Amino acid sequence: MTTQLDYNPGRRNPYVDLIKDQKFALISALPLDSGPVLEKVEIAYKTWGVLNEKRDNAIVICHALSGSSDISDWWEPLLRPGKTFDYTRYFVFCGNLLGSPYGSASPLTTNPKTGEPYGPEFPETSIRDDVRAHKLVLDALGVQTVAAVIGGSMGGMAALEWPLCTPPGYVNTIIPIATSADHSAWGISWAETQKQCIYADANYQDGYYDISHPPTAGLAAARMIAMLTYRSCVSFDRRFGRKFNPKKNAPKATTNGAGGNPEKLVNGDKPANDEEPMNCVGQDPKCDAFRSAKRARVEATIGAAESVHRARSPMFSAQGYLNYQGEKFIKRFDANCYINLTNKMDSHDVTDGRLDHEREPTGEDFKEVLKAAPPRALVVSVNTDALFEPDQQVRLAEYLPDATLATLDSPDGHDGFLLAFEELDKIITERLRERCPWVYEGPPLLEVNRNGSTAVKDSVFGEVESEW
Ligand SMILES: CC(=O)SCCNC(=O)CCNC(=O)[C@H](O)C(C)(C)COP(=O)(O)OP(=O)(O)OC[C@H]1O[C@@H](n2cnc3c(N)ncnc32)[C@H](O)[C@@H]1OP(=O)(O)O
Ligand SMILES: N[C@@H](CCO)C(=O)O
Repeated sequence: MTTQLDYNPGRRNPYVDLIKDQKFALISALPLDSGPVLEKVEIAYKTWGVLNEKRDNAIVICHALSGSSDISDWWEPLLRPGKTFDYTRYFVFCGNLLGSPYGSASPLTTNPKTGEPYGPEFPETSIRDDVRAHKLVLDALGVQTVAAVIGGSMGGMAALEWPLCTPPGYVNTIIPIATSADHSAWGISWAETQKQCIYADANYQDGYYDISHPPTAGLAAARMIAMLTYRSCVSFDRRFGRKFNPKKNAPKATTNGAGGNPEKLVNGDKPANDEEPMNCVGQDPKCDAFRSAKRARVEATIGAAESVHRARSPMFSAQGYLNYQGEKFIKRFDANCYINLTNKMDSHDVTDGRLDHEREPTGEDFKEVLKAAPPRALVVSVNTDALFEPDQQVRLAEYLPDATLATLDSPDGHDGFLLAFEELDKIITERLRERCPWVYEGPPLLEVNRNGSTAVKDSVFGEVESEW
C-alpha cells in the first residue's frame, strides 16, 4: 500500500471546486470494513501550520456530515493564532470523509475499473475506514504522533475511533463533541426519513441518475428534515415565531402536477395545448356555449395553479427558512453521497466486532472497548441537542477512562457545536493546554505578519498555507 502526496485528481466533480486550496493524496488500495478493497483512493485534505521537530504537534479536526476539509468554512473563529486551533503552534489537519462530495473517493469519483463515476455502486464505508485512510495521509506527511483529535457529531464518532484504530500512544487526547459511542435508533430513524425523501424522487432512479438531472426535490426535503433535528424548538420559536415569510430568499413555487403555467394563462387566454370541450364537438367555435365552457375551464386551470402556488409558497418565516435551506443544500451536495454518508453514521458503534460475544453491548462492554482511548478525554454536550441527546454524552463520559463532561449552553440544538464559538474556544483550549503542554512551550513556530500571512521560524517541517 502506498500513499502519494501532491496528487492531481484531474477530472473533478463540481462540488470539489467549492472548496478552495485543497490538497489531494492517492492511496493505492484501501481494504474497507464492508469487504471490498477500494483502489486508487483519492483523499482530499487541508493543513494549516507546520510540524515541529519532534513531529508531535499535529491536531486532527474531523468534520461533520455535510462539512469539508476546509475548517475555515465552519469553525473559522477557532482557527486563528491564539485561538483553539492555533496554527502558529499546531500542525492542523482535516481530511475529507470517504463518500463526501468534496474531493475524497465517493459516488462522484471515478471507479478505476470502469472509468465512470461509481454512483450508487460506491461501497459502504465506515468511520474506521476514514480514520485508516487519513492516518495513511498523516504518515506520508511525516506526523509521528497526534496531539489531539477533535470533532463534532459524525466528526465526534471519528474522534472516538482514532485511538481505537491506531497504535497505542499514537493519539494523545480526544475531544468528542455532540456525539455518541453508538448511533442511536433515534438518529438512524431520522436519517431514514431523509433517505426515503430521496428514494421517492422520480429523478433518483435507484441512484443511477444523470448528474445533470439529480433528485433535487428529494435531497432538499431531506435537508429540511435534517435541519429540524439540528436546531431546536426554542431556537425556531425565538427566531421566527409566527412572523410571515420575507420576500428575500423565498424560493419560487412550482406548479408541477397542476396542469398549467399561471404566467401564460392570463385573463382567460387559451392555453397552448387547448382542446375543444367535449360538449361542443361539432359546434361553431365562436358560439357562446363554446366560449363560456372554454373560459370556465381556463379559469379553473388558473384557479388550480394559483391555489397550488398559494399552498406551496411559504407563508411563514419558518417555512421560508426551511425552504431556503433545502435550496441552498442542493447547490452544494449530492444525493448518493448523502445516502453513503448517512449509512456510514448509522453503522457507527465502537463495540462492533470488538467484543467476544454477540449479545447487545452493555455499559461495561463500552467501557471495555473504550479503555483503549487515552485518559482525560473531554466530552462536550449541547444542552438542547435533540439528535444526540445530552444523556448520550453523559454515558460516553462514563465509558471513557477518567473523562470529563462539559455542556454547552446553547439554544441552537445539535448545531450548537458549530455556532457556540466563544464557549467552545474556552473549554477546548483549556483542555488542550492541559493535555498538550509541549505545544504551548517556547515561541510559536510561525510568525504572523501584518497582512495575516505567515512565515516559518527555524527548525520546523511541513507546509505553510500561504493564505494565512
Ligand atoms: C461548500 C460548502 O459549503 S462546504 C461545507 C459548509 N458546511 C459545513 O461545513 C457543514 C456545517 N455547517 C452547517 O451546517 C451550517 O453552515 C451552520 C450550522 C454552520 C450554519 O448554518 P447556516 O444555514 O449558515 O445559518 P443559519 O441557520 O443562520 O441560516 C442562515 C441563512 O438562512 C437565511 N434565512 C434566515 N432566515 C430566513 C427566512 N426566514 N427565510 C429564508 N431564508 C432565511 C439567511 O439569509 C442565511 O442565508 P445565507 O446562508 O445565504 O447567508
Ligand atoms: N449542520 C451539520 C450537522 C450535522 O452534524 C452538518 O450539516 O454537517
